[in-house]
Amino acid sequence: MARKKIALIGAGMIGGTLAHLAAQKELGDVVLFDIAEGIPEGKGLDIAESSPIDGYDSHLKGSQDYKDIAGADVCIVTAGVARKPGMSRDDLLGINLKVMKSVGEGIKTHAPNALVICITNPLDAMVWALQKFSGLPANKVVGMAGILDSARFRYFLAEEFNVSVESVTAFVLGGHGDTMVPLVRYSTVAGIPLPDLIEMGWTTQAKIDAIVDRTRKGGGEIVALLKTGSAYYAPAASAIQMAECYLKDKKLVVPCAAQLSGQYGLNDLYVGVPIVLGADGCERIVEVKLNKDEKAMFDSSVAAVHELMDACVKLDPSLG
Ligand SMILES: NC(=O)c1ccc[n+]([C@@H]2O[C@H](COP(=O)([O-])OP(=O)(O)OC[C@H]3O[C@@H](n4cnc5c(N)ncnc54)[C@H](O)[C@@H]3O)[C@@H](O)[C@H]2O)c1
Ligand SMILES: O=C(O)C[C@H](O)C(=O)O
Repeated sequence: MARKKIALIGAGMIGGTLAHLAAQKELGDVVLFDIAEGIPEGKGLDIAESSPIDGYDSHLKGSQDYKDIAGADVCIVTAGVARKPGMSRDDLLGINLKVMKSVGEGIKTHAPNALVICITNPLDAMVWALQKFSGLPANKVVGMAGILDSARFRYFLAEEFNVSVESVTAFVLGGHGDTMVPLVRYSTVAGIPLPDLIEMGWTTQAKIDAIVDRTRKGGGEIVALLKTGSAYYAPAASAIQMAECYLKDKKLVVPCAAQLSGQYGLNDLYVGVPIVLGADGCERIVEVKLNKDEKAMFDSSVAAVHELMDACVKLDPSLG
């Protein structure tokens, strides 16, 4: 069986990390596409030169020509700009919307059968625009954010309880901004929900509230530390989990930005919800039962996403 093909649109900090992980895991051959000359070629060659040491077979190619992504099974999009300290993700909208237009056209022409995983921020509005610009079916265009936000939540909880990260499950829903909704009731240690762990004296409500707040601001915490850009190791690991899940038809239930068509009473919008991710892409959207407070938080997160979509339509009326 021929190897699968993974196209990485954007070969910056996340793109390079994605290429390394995809090659190491032998998910397939990798094409790094970027408008910056030399960067995708250099990163591809550097990673390929590590393959004899680590023992993996994957062909890596750098390119400035969309023809090289032809027939890709998966396209992971990080093209655009990242924020720096003092900026919000929303400040990236103007520049990155134009980038999504050219990327959407490139994918539509050369890789129309791929699963497209968008990472570029502001995530929910960018994946929504990318789906429209590419014209690919909505089940084949998904956004990565919820796995990352949930991983941050899980990591902070594992630290608090001094248990393995593998024993902690957590779900973060909503838009990928400060209004995201870490679901405390649905987050567990070995199946025991956090409210029960508070009752058992393992932690306090105040500590969980602080962890929820830190999770919401997790991206900004890394930006403030790095100063030159934003997180890339955990974002890349999250997108690789999605790509692997699709290629192996694993049907993991993971939070991703997916297009809603009636679920949660919403239509024609992308927002973070649990989905079943398998060989058909987004195979099912899971409608979690939310209580009054959770619903209010979800609604305010959705309102923030709608505002960004309106801003996109103002900039590019073809999206209206
Ligand atoms: N969804 C998430 O959870 C999440 C997490 C981290 C970062 N991000 C976002 O991902 C994006 C990429 O982050 P990064 O750290 O890799 O940034 P980066 O600046 O290191 O890389 C971006 C790359 O995109 C390239 N690029 C710009 N315009 C392009 C175009 N038209 N076509 C092809 N390539 C183009 C640049 O040359 C650059 O190499 C940012 O928007 C960032 O905010 C999202
Ligand atoms: O915070 C950012 O700007 C990047 C990304 O969205 C993140 O959450 O790490």
